[in-house]
Amino acid sequence: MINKILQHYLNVDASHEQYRHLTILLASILTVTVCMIGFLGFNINTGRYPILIVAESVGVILCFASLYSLLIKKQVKLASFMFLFMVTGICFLVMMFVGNRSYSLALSVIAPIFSVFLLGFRLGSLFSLLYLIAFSWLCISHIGVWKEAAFNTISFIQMTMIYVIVFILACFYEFSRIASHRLLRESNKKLAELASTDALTGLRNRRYLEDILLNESENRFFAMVDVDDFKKVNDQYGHDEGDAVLKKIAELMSDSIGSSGVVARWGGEEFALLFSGSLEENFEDKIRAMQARIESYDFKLPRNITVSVGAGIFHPDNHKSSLLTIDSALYEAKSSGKNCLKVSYD
Ligand SMILES: Nc1nc2c(ncn2[C@@H]2O[C@H](COP(=O)(O)OP(=O)(O)OP(=O)(O)O)[C@@H](O)[C@H]2O)c(=O)[nH]1
Repeated sequence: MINKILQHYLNVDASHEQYRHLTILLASILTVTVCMIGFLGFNINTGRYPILIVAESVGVILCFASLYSLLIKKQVKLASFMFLFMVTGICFLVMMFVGNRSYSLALSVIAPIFSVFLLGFRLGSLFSLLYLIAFSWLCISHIGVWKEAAFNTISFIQMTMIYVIVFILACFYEFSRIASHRLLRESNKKLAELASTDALTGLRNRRYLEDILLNESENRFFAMVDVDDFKKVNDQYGHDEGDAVLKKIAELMSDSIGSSGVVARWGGEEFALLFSGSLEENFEDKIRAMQARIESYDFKLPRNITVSVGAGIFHPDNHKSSLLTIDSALYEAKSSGKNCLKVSYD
């Protein structure tokens, strides 16, 4: 219900940064409003403390005023302050006029919990400290004046009410803590996904592939793919067209390689393929099929798009020199007319 009210009036859902504060505030106002109406009814019925009838009437009005400033005026701070002053103020008045009869002094425990929850750590602690000073003054000035407290039905109702309020706040705190953790986990997952994905092509990026290579323990077949004369595509048909070509090439490469390995964008118009199977497999045929697929694809441009590929074995214990060897194979493919595959088995 709290979620629905927040969504309806404040357009706030679980991902909002103030969600936790708002749920606690709204739940507290609603709970205290019901308690306050109950106490007002009780005091009107018994007629014992006319001053409390006035204070609780003011309290009920302030509860509605807090609700109004929160949901209609959308003034969260004002609602928090108004509500906190009202709750702790009424509790203080009750302690003042009822004294230690009916275990009323236990109402003081509400102050630190509400103040820290509603005003935050710093302001809440300050408010709580001032409240403690006022409470201490009240108690010390009545030592020897207040008589012993009898435990009766009213005491029991009062203690139960305090217990329920503290319990509800503790539950809200725990629920919202779990919700915040869930949101944090989800956003960390999204961030990790973004950090390892190339924004243009949607392929894995170089960082992702480098991580795999660094943790690799076996020799793997690795290939570097470079789009031929890509600068001309950009120069002749524009950068947007160039981007579209890169995206399509990424798609064709992923389709061709499938589950045989990882396709990543290495940077610019360069891609990389890390094959996962054993070195006995015929990866060269797979790469040639991929090249043929790209060459025959209709990019709707007046020129053909082709890719050159340099490939070789990636040795995990010789990381840098493996990549240099594969890069040299790519260079050889480029210098021997492009649109071909050169493999170095060094
Ligand atoms: N549209 C587009 N162009 C890019 C992107 N990244 C790099 N480029 C361009 O890719 C081109 C690469 O040019 P070169 O390194 O000269 O290579 P090339 O023209 O493909 O020539 P060869 O490699 O010898 O075949 C440059 O014009 C870059 O601006 C990108 O994300 N989008």
